[in-house]
Amino acid sequence: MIRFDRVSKVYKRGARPALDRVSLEIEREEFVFLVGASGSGKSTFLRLVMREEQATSGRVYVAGREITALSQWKVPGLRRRIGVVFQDFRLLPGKTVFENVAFAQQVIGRPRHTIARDVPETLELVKLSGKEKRLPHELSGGEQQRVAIARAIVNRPAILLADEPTGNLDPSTSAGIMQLLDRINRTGTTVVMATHDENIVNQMRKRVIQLIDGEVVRDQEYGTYDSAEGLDDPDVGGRARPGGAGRVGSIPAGATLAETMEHTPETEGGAA
Ligand SMILES: Nc1ncnc2c1ncn2[C@@H]1O[C@H](COP(=O)(O)OP(=O)(O)OP(=O)(O)O)[C@@H](O)[C@H]1O
Repeated sequence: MIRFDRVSKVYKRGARPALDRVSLEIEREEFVFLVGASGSGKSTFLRLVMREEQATSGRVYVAGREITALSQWKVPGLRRRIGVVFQDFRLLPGKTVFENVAFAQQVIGRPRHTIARDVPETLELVKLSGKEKRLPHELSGGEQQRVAIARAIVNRPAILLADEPTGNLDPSTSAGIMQLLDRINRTGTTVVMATHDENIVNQMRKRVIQLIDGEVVRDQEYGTYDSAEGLDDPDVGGRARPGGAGRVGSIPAGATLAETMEHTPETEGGAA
């Protein structure tokens, strides 16, 4: 679904590459965490997938197409296959919940009857039914992120990219968002999430790709992440995929999110 073939990105001539000869493949329907410290290249990776930035060298393939060579007029077609969620939600403040989600369909010319069907269905999926008429400032942070997720998936993209989607949320609200992303992944959407939140990564037990200074230093199935780990750690630098680590704490490898987050409330209270 996504393939990087020796991809480098240099923003300014002479500067250290933001991504340095990255080669990897993400299969259809995978859920992948992209982890690493601030500045390690996570957002750059996501921007290259969206063709918001172009690679300096190497090739990027998305949904079977080499997008490094894609003409500019074909970029909107690529973007329709990709939903994106950000840390700061990026909702339109003057539009209601319904209108924010509907807008994603209007801009690509979906007919009114399709919008009338898809928006309520998607709001139901993200558990926001009944809040259609609220404005973003009348919602909690977790609810605003749910609207942003609804907007990202309403056109049924093949890929969902999430850049620190829980960065502004407390742990229990974050757990609800992770449950939602997991559910979306299980319906067949490939999910790539950039984060430096090791608790979330370690609870989810998904594939983990770790970047340090633009280089992939670890790619591990059912992986874990220790943000304090440095390059001197003998474990870093290994290519543990496939296979992967066994356990973290008391969570068994392969436990479902429902098992690991059994007591997490689905939605948090506190909406204005
Ligand atoms: N538009 C830009 N122009 C110049 N340099 C950039 C630009 N965007 C990113 N960089 C640089 O590229 C490197 C990687 O940045 P990137 O934003 O991809 O990292 P990140 O892992 O997403 O970090 P964060 O977690 O802070 O968002 C950094 O050194 C950053 O300063």
